[in-house]
Amino acid sequence: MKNTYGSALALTIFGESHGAAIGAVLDGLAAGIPVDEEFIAAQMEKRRAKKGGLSTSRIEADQVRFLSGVYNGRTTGTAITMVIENTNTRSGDYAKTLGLCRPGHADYTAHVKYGGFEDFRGGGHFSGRITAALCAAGALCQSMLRAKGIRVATHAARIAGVEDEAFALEPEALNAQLEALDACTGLPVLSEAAGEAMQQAIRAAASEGDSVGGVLETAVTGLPAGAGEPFFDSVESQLAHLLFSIPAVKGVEFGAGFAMAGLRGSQANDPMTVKDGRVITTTNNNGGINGGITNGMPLVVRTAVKPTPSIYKPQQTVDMSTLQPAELQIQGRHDPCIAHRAAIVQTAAVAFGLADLLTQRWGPLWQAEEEAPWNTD
Ligand SMILES: Cc1cc2nc3c(=O)[nH]c(=O)nc-3n(C[C@H](O)[C@H](O)[C@H](O)COP(=O)(O)O)c2cc1C
Ligand SMILES: C=C(O[C@@H]1CC(C(=O)O)=C[C@@H](OP(=O)(O)O)[C@H]1O)C(=O)O
Repeated sequence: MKNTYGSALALTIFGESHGAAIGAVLDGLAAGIPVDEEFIAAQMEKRRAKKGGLSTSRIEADQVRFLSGVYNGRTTGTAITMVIENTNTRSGDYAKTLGLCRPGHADYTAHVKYGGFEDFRGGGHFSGRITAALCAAGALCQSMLRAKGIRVATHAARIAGVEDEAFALEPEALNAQLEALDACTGLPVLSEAAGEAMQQAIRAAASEGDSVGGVLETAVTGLPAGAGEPFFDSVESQLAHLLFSIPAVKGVEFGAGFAMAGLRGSQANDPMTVKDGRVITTTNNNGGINGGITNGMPLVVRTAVKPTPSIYKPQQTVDMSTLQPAELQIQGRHDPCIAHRAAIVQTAAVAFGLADLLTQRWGPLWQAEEEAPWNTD
């Protein structure tokens, strides 16, 4: 029983894939923050399934309805409830394979934990569908951060072995890349050629009844130095907690991440210098974080997203009604790749996590103020 996360802010996620609706309750935002519904809708559109063979054929409108906490286009300071209806469910697909656990999905573990009372239709509460709610809440946080000069965006750094162009080290060039990703309505990549090759690889796997995975990389610019708490609420702890909550994320690394283990200190340390009166580093192997606290350099975090578990090749499983090995042939509608759809979910998770940390550090008033306190103190 744990569907709420956050310290200064609290985000609750609710709903099941085939229930009436899914949604989020976001609490702890100050009064008076502009709620840009157009921006939120644009972020929802990035995750939404579309025709074309790159996503599930369960097409939903994914329209966000605000039930509370917003009046005349601004936050009221009370809990914000956002609801997204489920309108295109096809539960019969799941009735056909009832009791047959999908390998790699949460069917078995949900059954063990909830003793058969879980809503198994469409993966229930374990469905990637629930990430639409996270997207809505994260988009609200993202627009709040943007108003303070903090930009967050994610690209598919790799899908099915195809690599995208790398993020730039130089902040201005990186900012331009983040802006391009924000405006991007197709596959979230920096290189068009890489995007084409990724699409081909996704379709090739799908045509064989299979799926592919990828690596998602997020960068954040404009973050002040000094956000993050020591030890348990370090920036890495907070963001890893949120990123591992996204279904199908199996790895998280910051900056040079696992590659740091193979470097010498002389290669891994980021040399420090001063530019325009500000301490900066000339490399960013630490991904903008030292001692769990932001150092003012761009924050860089990557996740490993596994290939979609529901594939159309016959698979070996267990029939929970007989407790005998059985063969599973999945019938429903599934994503041949999760990574490209989850990119905006990752942006949302990071935006919420940072909004929470900044509120812990500077109190809630920065959210609605014109001038951010970190620019004036
Ligand atoms: C945006 C998104 C879409 C997803 N689509 C599917 C899907 O179509 N079919 C599927 O089996 N899993 C899909 N998943 C992944 C499962 O929800 C996930 O693998 C499952 O809940 C088990 O969790 P775990 O992989 O973290 O262990 C999706 C995940 C996300 C984030
Ligand atoms: C509905 C979405 O994706 C779903 C994620 C999902 C899963 O197991 O995660 C399984 C499928 O659900 P269903 O069998 O009901 O079609 C996907 O379509 C969505 O992302 O909006």
